[in-house]
Amino acid sequence: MARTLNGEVDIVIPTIRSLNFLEDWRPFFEPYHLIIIQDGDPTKEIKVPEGFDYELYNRNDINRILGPKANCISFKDGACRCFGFLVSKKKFIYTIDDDCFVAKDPSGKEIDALAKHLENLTKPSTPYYFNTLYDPYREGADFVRGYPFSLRAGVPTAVSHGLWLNIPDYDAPTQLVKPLDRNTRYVHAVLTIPKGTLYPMCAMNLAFNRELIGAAMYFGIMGDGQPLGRYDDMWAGWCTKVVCDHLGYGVKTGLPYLWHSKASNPFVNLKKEYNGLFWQEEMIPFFQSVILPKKCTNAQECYLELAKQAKEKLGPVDPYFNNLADAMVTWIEAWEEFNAPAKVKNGTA
Ligand SMILES: O=c1ccn([C@@H]2O[C@H](COP(=O)(O)OP(=O)(O)O[C@H]3O[C@@H](CO)[C@H](O)[C@H]3O)[C@@H](O)[C@H]2O)c(=O)[nH]1
Ligand SMILES: [Mn+2]
Repeated sequence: MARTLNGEVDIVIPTIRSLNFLEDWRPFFEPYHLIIIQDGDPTKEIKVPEGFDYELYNRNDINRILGPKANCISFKDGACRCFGFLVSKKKFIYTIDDDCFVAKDPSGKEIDALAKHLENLTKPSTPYYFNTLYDPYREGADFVRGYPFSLRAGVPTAVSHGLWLNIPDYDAPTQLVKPLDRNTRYVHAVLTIPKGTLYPMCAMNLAFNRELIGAAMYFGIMGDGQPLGRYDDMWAGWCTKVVCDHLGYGVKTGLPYLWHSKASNPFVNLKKEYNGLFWQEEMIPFFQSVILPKKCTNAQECYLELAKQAKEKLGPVDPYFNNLADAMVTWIEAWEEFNAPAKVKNGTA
């Protein structure tokens, strides 16, 4: 499966560290194109291991390419990765952090995470009715008795959210009280997250169909100069889930696993997350009550409507949300610039 799709996939990596982790992924990633977003000091030279096909952007490149719209791309936060989603021309994106390595399944076999994501994304989802044997499209499984035949075709899958062995994706307070917690539990399952249910999306091991949902996969303004960090993937997860629910697309979570090796500093994380720990009590009810109008028929239209509603409902919580809503609009302007349909000249594109 993976080999046949390699012209349709970009791998996006945000980094403030080293790219040595790519050695571990070489057999799996070498056939693909990498888009690397170098965060922090743009004068620092980073080394991409030999043999990988890649493009690399630092902050100066982002400023030059986007001009005044560059202010919608975060600096000093993993949220900068969404610049890669913007400039990609591929159908599928896989994004991974630079401290993630190849995990092994319980039989000891190395997991080709990208291949599994592509399988998840190219098979339908079932958001309207839960299958108690989980993924009905998996070999050796099917829809159970009582599953309506009218729903067995499923819907297109827009997002595949993979998990992590070793260091779990905890918030800072949980990291502080459970510093030794390690995830050793391999659950052999892929689930469609039901329509109307939100989830905490983590960008460490995430794939999506850029054509279906890319415009809504915006990681917000976080980090440098902002009162919030580390809510980049949460925000994008809530936005994409409500847009998928509205447009009739599916979101899956579960397999594949990778190995997350490095716990980020919980004290530093607490500083970054602090406001978010309060604001999430307002943000989540907002997303739970969002209703997108019928006239919104694609991800861009839904996203602009979401920006409008976020300003109205979350602006009173803190002025930050007015700026975030403005940045969401700028993001869509940039998205439309980069993803304009090819101009037709004399009948040929
Ligand atoms: O200023 C920064 C900080 C980090 N990065 C790159 O982003 C990813 C994730 O960073 P890190 O491993 O430090 O963070 P975790 O706490 O382990 O990861 C979770 O936090 C999420 C929210 O930001 C993230 O998606 C989760 O996976 C690494 O590649 C860093 O190099 C950066 O570019 N700029
Ligand atoms: Mn990490």
